[in-house]
Amino acid sequence: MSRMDRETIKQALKVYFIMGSTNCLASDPGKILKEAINGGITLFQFREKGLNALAGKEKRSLAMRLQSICKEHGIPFIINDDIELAIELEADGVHIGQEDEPAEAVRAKIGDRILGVSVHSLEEAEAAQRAGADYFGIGPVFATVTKEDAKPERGTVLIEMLREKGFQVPIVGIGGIHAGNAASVIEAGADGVSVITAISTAKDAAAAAAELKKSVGV
Ligand SMILES: Cc1ncc(COP(=O)(O)OP(=O)(O)O)c(N)n1
Ligand SMILES: Cc1nc(C(=O)O)sc1CCOP(=O)(O)O
Ligand SMILES: [Mg+2]
Repeated sequence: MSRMDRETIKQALKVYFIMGSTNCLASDPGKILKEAINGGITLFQFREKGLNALAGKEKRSLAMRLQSICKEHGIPFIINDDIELAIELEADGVHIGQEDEPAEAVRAKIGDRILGVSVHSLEEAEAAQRAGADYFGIGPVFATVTKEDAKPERGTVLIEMLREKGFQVPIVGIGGIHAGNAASVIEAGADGVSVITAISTAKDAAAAAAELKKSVGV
């Protein structure tokens, strides 16, 4: 596997769906993922986190099921936080934050797989770029209740600042994003939007994904 080029990553970030079993209310994660793919998502992150999150064999088994759905439809499969699982399953990439394993160490472990890093400041963006991040996740752009330890809503200031300073690293906005506000995140300079609730709890996940796609101009 060779390192994915920036333009391919930018295209993949357009409608980036994140989900774990705890985001699915009473519905089956596999069913939601299939619907989201039918609606046009471009990238998927398995994020098994929060109260009642699966662990061990159950987590691995759900990851494998969702990865197989992604493979069938040509959607890259990213794993949140769990680098060992990502390597074991030969996932397409990992996403880490500032409280996770350092980005340099993760890059050394995963080789050419996609590395996404959450950044909240210019300094964090510079460090993540040096460590070889393939994209930055920046949020929360809007208020969110999905991530228990989310920072306060930040708007699009950092996205704008990084673009003004000439950063070319692909950027995805995250936090409280839906079809009604996604365009403002792209206008600020992001390449795509990342969502959990807007798709995972929608009555019609396919329609929600399709609306997001329209909002980001795909
Ligand atoms: C695309 C994307 N952006 C940001 C995050 C958040 O990562 P992190 O800060 O490590 O928080 P957790 O998701 O691990 O709770 C993300 N997962 N994806
Ligand atoms: C996983 C995550 N990371 C965030 C960050 O700010 O880094 S906000 C967030 C939750 C996004 O969920 P929703 O689309 O339901 O708001
Ligand atoms: Mg993390």
